[in-house]
Parts: sequence; C-alpha cells; structure tokens
Amino acid sequence: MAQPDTFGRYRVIRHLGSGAFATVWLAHDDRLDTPVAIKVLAENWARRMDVHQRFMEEARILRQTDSNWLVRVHDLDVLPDERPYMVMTYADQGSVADLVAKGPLPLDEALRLLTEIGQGVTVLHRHGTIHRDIKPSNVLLQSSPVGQRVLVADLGFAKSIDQASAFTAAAGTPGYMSPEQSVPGGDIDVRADVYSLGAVAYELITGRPPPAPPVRTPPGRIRPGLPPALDELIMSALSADRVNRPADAQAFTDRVRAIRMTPGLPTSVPWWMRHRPKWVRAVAAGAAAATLLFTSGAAALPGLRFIDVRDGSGTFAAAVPHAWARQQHLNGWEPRELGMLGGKQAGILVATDIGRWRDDGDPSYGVFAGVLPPREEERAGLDDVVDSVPCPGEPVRRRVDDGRWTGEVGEWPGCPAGFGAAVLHAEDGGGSLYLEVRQPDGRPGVIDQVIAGTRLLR
Ligand SMILES: Nc1ncnc2c1ncn2[C@@H]1O[C@H](COP(=O)(O)OP(=O)(O)OP(=O)(O)O)[C@@H](O)[C@H]1O
Repeated sequence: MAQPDTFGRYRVIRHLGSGAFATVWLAHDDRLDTPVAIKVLAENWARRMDVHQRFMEEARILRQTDSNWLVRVHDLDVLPDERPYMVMTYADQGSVADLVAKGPLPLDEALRLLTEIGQGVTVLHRHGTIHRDIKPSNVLLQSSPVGQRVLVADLGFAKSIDQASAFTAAAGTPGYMSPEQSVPGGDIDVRADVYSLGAVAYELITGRPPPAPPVRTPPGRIRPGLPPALDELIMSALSADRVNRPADAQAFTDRVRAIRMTPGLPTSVPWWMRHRPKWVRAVAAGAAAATLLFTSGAAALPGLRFIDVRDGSGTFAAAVPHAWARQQHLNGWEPRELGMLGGKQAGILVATDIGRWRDDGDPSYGVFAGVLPPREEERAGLDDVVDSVPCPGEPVRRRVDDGRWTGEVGEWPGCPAGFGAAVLHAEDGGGSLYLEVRQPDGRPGVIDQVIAGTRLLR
C-alpha cells in the first residue's frame, strides 16, 4: 500500500496500522498545527454498501458523542475514488493491548484504566449505542497535560440500541465477546458491553483474557489479595446469563469507583506474575541450572524422588519433588506481597508450570520458599499469611519442631489445588522462611518432606 502525500488538507506522515476494514495514517493538520489520525476505508470494501454505511455511521456516532473518553472525529470526507475517510484525535501512546502485553498491571493503574474505559462506554450507552467490540486493542491512549488519557475507539461494529434486538449479525472478538453475541440473530443489549468490560478487567488484572464462557476461575485465584468486591464484580460482569451482570456500563463503573476507594488496596503486581518472560528463559537455561540441583539425602516418600534446589544467592537449599522441578525461578521474592515489611529477599519457585502458579482452574505442582525479612522473623506466624492464601476456609494447623525448624504448618484440605503453607524459624536463630506447597493430588507428608530437606546455608 503506497503512502499517499495528503488527504485533503492533511499532510500524511506515516502508516499507523491496518485493521480488517480500514487503514489508519498519522497526518499533520498544518493549518491548526496539530497531529491527527486519518482512517480510510480499505479499497476492497469500498463498494460494499453495508460496510460503507457502517464506516459513515461510526464517524457520525463519534462526532455526535464528542466525549473526552472516546476518540473524537473532527471531519469526514471522501477521496476522489469515493473511499470515505475520517479525521480523528491522534492517540500517541498506543493501546491498552500494548500495556497488558507486558504483564498484569498494578491494581491502582488497572482500576484507573477500567474507570476511564467504563466512562467511555457509559457515554455510548447514554447515546443509545452498543459498542459490541470492546477489547484492549480498541482502547487507545493519549498523553495529555494531566497525564495519560483513555480513548475508546473502533465503533466499526457499533449498533443502535433500538435496532440491536432486531436482526443482528454475530460480531465481536472471541475472548471478549458475550455468549449472546456469538449467536447470529441473537438479541443483544448494553449488557453485551458489560461482559466485554469484565473481560478487559480480567486481562488487566491477571495478564490474560478470561477463558471461554462460562468463566469459572475468578481473577483472585490467579492473583491473590484482590479485594473480594473486585472478584465479585468481574465474575458478575462475566456471567453467561446477562440477568446477573451489572445493568449497564454506568453500574459497572460505579462499582469500580467504589472499589478504588477501599483503604489499603494492594498496589504492586505479585512478584510471581511480574517476570513471566524471565521464567521462560530460566526453563530454557534448565540444563545450565543443573548445577543447582542435587539428589537429596533426605529419606524420600515412596514413589516421590526429592532433589535439592539452591536459591540464586546461595542463602538456602530446599528439597523438592524431582518431577515438579520443570521450571525454576531462583532469584528472590518480595515479602511485601504478603503484607510484610522489607525489600527483596532470597526466594525460589519451582513448579511444573510457573505461569499457572496459583491458577486453580489448571493448577501446577510446585514449591515456593522465601526468606523472611529480619524485622518480620521474630513475630511472623501462620496468622500473618492466611489472608493471602488462595484457598477458602480455615487451615488444619500443626506445630513443627524438628530440631532444625520451629514454626507452624497449615493445610487447606478443601482447596482443589492441595495447598499447604508454613512459617518456619531456624532453631539456631539463623533466619526464617515462608514456604508454600501446591499438589493437586494432595499426597500426605509432602510438606513435611520439603521442610525436612530445607536448610539455611549461611
Ligand atoms: N486515533 C488513532 N490514533 C492512533 N492510532 C490509531 C487510531 N485509530 C486507530 N489506530 C491504530 O490503527 C490501527 C488500525 O486500527 P483499526 O481501528 O482500523 O483496526 P483494528 O482495531 O486494529 O482492527 P479491527 O478493526 O479489524 O478490529 C490499530 O493499530 C490502531 O491502534
């Protein structure tokens, strides 16, 4: 596709991207001295009357709504070959899809974005329009004097609420699309957009879109420590039956705003979710990391062979079942994720699939062990961690006192991921550890075996 020099009075600078129906160019309005984005209908669609009309309709809706939360259309014109083009606000900071491609977002940022996206969709609903294709790549970002601003874009599938219950072709993007949208001719209303808002929320928080409906794994299972009200809101928005969703974008956004006001919201992204690409490299480097693995001298459970794994700083060694040690992250952890004081400490995570650590829908087997910060050592106990554990109910507790460690173990028998945790203090005063074991088949004695083979090295 050759780059045109101009569209009317707008001087073309470069190609920004192409979608299924249109191409978007960055151009400059020399008269007003400002950059603009120009969307031109693709040649192969220009003669399809329905596509042509939809393009014009998108431009009209964006012009009429004229909102801070939606891409603004400043002009609409036609090229000599009769293809229409619209002149829009230029979003200079990419899209929300670019942000989430780097991993889950800090909670405060995710909630801010959700509030602004919800405001944009609310404007559409008030205007009598259903967007029908809300997804991270259709939410653009623009810098402004007061910080980054969200612009909901791409109304190519938008429908007027009055017509939506009449014949409606199936449209939307799998993963973000409500179940009723996948039925051709199915009647839809504003709650289809509420489903998509729930799907975007799910992705901002967990780093991945929700599974196909019906969605059964709440985001809090993947990212523990979320306010329960947020888990409830996202799961209700993702209800397969729209009767159970918030009534419209306004109702959804009001609830996000209320959650943003909750005191003491955890802000940072849990350490195990932050560096996914690094873990993948750690797996690739598995052979090199073999120097860190030794067959454990500890007496093993029948059928389960244990190996020693040392953390990258050489602070401690832990015994873990050999079959679980497919992926390793050996470079420390952030005890702040458990609400504790202090910065980064030595820690390891060894699991069958680190990306699914704490995912109850499809759990992995694994062991996490991390050194507790010195100020926490004296007072830390199981009570300090139960709220961060991704399992319902109370644990079955028992004391540990094996000559090397004293402390407390908790096991959650009702938890589908077979979850056990321990807070341990070295009897020689050398330090303290937090330990998690996940084993969906719930073999008894595994956590004791891990504890027996775990020791501080200095
Ligand atoms: N106002 C804008 N400012 C900056 N970039 C934009 C703007 N509008 C669209 N783009 C970019 O142009 C590209 C094409 O956008 P377009 O809306 O045509 O299609 P799409 O959303 O990528 O795909 P589809 O419409 O098939 O879902 C995208 O990369 C989009 O981010």
